Amino acid sequence: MGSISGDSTVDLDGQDSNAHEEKIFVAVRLRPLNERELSKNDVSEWECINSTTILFKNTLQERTMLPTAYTFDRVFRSDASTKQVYEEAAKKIALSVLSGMNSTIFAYGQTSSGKTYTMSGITEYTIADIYDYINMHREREFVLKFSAMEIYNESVRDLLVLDGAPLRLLDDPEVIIELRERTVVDKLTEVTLTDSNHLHELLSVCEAQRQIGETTLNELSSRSHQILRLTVESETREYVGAENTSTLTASVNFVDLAGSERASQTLSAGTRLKEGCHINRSLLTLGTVIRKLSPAHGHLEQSRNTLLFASCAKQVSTNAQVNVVMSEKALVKQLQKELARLENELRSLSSLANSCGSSSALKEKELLIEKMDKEIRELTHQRDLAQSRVEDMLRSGGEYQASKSWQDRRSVPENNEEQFLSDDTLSRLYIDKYFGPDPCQGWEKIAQENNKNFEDNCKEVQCIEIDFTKQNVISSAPSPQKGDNVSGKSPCSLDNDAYFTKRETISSAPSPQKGDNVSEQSPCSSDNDSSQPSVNVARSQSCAAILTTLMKSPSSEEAEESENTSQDEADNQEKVSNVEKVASIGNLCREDSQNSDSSDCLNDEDQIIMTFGKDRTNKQQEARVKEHNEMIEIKPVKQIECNLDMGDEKTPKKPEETADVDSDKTQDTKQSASDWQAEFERQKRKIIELWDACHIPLRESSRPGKRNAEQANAQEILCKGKRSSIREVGHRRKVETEKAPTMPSLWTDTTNMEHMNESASIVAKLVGFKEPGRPRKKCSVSASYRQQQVVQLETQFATHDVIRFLLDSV
Ligand SMILES: Nc1ncnc2c1ncn2[C@@H]1O[C@H](COP(=O)(O)OP(=O)(O)OP(=O)(O)O)[C@@H](O)[C@H]1O
Repeated sequence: MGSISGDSTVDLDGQDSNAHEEKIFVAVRLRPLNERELSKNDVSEWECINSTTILFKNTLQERTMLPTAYTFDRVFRSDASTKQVYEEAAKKIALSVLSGMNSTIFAYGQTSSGKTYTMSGITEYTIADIYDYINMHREREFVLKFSAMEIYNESVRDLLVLDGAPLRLLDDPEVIIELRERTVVDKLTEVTLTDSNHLHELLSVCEAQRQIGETTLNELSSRSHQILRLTVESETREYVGAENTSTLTASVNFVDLAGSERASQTLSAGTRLKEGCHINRSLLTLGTVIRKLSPAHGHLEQSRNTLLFASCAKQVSTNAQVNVVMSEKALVKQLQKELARLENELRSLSSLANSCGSSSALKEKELLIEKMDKEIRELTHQRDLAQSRVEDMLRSGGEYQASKSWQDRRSVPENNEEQFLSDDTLSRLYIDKYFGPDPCQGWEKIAQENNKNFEDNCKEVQCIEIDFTKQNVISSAPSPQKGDNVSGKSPCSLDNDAYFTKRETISSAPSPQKGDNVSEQSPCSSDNDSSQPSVNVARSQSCAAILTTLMKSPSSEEAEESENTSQDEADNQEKVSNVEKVASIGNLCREDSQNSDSSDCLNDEDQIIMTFGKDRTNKQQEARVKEHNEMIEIKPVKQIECNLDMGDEKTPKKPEETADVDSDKTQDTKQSASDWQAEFERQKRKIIELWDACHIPLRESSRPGKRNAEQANAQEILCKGKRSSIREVGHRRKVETEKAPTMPSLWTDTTNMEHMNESASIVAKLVGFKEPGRPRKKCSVSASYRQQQVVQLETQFATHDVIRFLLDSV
């Protein structure tokens, strides 16, 4: 017989504070020989030599290797009563149920060894003792429940139900938790006992219900394993219904195993044999379990097997705990506490998971940030590169735009250039369109480009017609047509001597149409119109007419054909000589230099046409024009020079009168040569004044006008550039020569020609201008520096031209 239980105290938390490991209590009881055995003169081979040891007598002198003495927790001789067995081996364990500890008392042994006999006695004593305990502990309220089942042929049956169907074994975790049992027999009847008698009645039912069969060894052999369960619930009566009260709940199981048997011994067959098989199989399994749980053999052999089983069971350790069943309120509280604990664990797990997740996310973000940083660096690099390109483009674009803007205004197709030179209307439109209403700007631009070819230009007969105007009359005033001038209305076209002596008055008043201009409008009248407040500057109509007309002049062609080469060369030399002379002394060819009216006209500031240069013959003039045209073809605009025609526009002459007039003019020109110098000086002063009046930046004076902000700004920049350039040049010269005089004031008095000439000379020297009739002086500064300064100064076209003009006139 074995029992499993434990002693402990109980706390409300359901935790057995005194739970401890213990072994299965194993006791051995010897049954006395029954009548049948006594009849056969069987003898007992076992002898309890003390309360714990049983000895194999081995009267048969069997040679066996099995041990001869067994020691258990308790051994009972055959004369020991069931009461003694109960008291000494089972009571303590059985009554542990009262203290809330589960316990099981089971009997293991061969058939007819007295298991049922003993277990029945122990159950009765236990019940009795329990009720005695209940009766002794009135302070507590006890509830006893009883259930009974058997395992017959591997089927579970409810012994409290008549002819009940086999029951199922449940291992549902929820049910297990709810019932606090490891294995639940489904629908097993559990009867709450009212008293001990009630239990006894039930025990009677169970005995009646149990499968009992007759065998050769036992008339009332139990053919099943019987399990009687008595559950005891108890709580202190005083706290019944209270929140924190608890209930002790425990069960004590009384297991009467079917006895192992040998079929040869029991001579069983049929059902008994089958039952025996199931019994042996189950017991074998139990034995295996015991052996597994422990580190641990007819009649003799079976007894040995039982002892061996017991020995093994003896070594099985158990850990009994008190089962505490709390009240609902206490259970709720405990469950709440448990829930809080689980929630904390869940939060911990969530936090850990989040931590892991956060770590992963952080890593991803770091990678993303790193990638973005790389992209930013690349984009920054690209941006800087693009910015640099944009700046370069802007710089070049600004230059391009400036030049393009200027070119757009300035550039005219070459054929247009010819038209410009030959078509007065186009020329005016050209000036108006490309030079703008501000004559300074247009003139400055022309001069700027002209400066680039300054040296060459000095040798060329250049023509520019300047129309100073404040009212932009030119642009609006219809101009004589090209054909009119070519056809003979231009005095220049017919004037062999005064190649550039054609002076044509351009009035701000509506100009007559071709023919009219020549035949009806008197330049003098226009020139004398002092009411005209404007000073018009425009490309010379006459000059353009001359250039184009001469190329097509039949007279010139005939003259060219009639001259031989030598004569041409001579004429050319003479031409060059004349040009140089003109360039050097600034002779003014004036169509009507002898005409006092023209002088009067020259005094008029309204319109002035200036002409430099002089040819004396048609051939020379023609060659000159040809040369000039070639020059213009190459540098059509750049070579435009100031051609100041001081003469008045006479009333247009008829073609037939032209030859005579030309002849007279030539003679007159020769005769008035002596007066040129004086006239030139006067005109020069006038021009200077006009420049100054037109705010051509001879000096830093302001002139009210209609310049827009852009023009004013440009003008200011140019003036600053001029000052800085002059200062820079002066400074460099001073540094390099250490002998440079103090820079005098320049361009401060436009009425003082001596001062103006001096200013021009100084600036010319500074920038290395070629003086008339001399090769360009070599500067003491480096070529690059000089070039730089020249370029800077040359951008100051107005000053540039003044210098050139003055130098040319010196
Ligand atoms: N200690 C004992 N003193 C007097 N008689 C006993 C004792 N033990 C058993 N007996 C008697 O022995 C016979 C068999 O007993 P029991 O039925 O209890 O054996 P068993 O182990 O349960 O057998 P089975 O396994 O076949 O059910 C019964 O008649 C019983 O009265």
